Amino acid sequence: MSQQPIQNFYKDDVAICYGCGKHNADGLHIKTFWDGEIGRSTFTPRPEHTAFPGFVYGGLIASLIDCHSIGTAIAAAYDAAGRAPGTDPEITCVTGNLNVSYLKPTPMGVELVLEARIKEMGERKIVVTCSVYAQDVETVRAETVAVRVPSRMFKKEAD
Ligand SMILES: CCCCCCCCCC(=O)SCCNC(=O)CCNC(=O)[C@H](O)C(C)(C)COP(=O)(O)OP(=O)(O)OC[C@H]1O[C@@H](n2cnc3c(N)ncnc32)[C@H](O)[C@@H]1OP(=O)(O)O
Repeated sequence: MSQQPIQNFYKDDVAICYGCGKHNADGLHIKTFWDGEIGRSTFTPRPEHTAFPGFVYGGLIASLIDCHSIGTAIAAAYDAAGRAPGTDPEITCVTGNLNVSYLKPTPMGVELVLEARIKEMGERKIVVTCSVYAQDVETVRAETVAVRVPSRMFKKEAD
């Protein structure tokens, strides 16, 4: 298991994503730990993340899956290239498609565990599956298409 989340290696000038940017003070600060096979993340929803009494808002869960799956894709792509995360040339991805199945209501008040795996590693397209567990019960399952893009896409001056 990597000691540092992949998000620590995102360049400072672009690390402002609401979901996973370390420089977004109001963000969720989602962290992805990649062990070469599985990307793992944990998150404990706060009271404002409620959908209906006692259960987590699905949009929040989609956000967790989104950034964790993109983080898993980026970490796995560095691995596939035989390079350490954060080395140049930088590997960056955006979400092309996010498909979420809510299998059961997800309870508030417990830590959620996310496990993501690479289903397909292409030159540009990386397909990631992700399950969300609450107290060992899988409540949500998703598939994300991450698309590799040039890192200049994240910088305003590239417009
Ligand atoms: C280091 C910093 C990292 C920060 C991480 C932040 C994570 C945040 C996660 C997000 O929320 S990102 C924000 C939400 N996403 C976007 O705003 C993306 C908007 N869409 C686009 O910019 C373009 O449509 C996109 C880059 C996704 C694709 O455009 P391209 O013209 O580059 O794609 P192209 O047609 O060349 O297709 C490349 C591959 O991706 C596949 N693909 C492209 N768009 C797809 C799509 N929408 N759904 C499924 N697959 C898609 C396509 O089939 C193809 O697969 P193959 O290589 O296998 O042939």
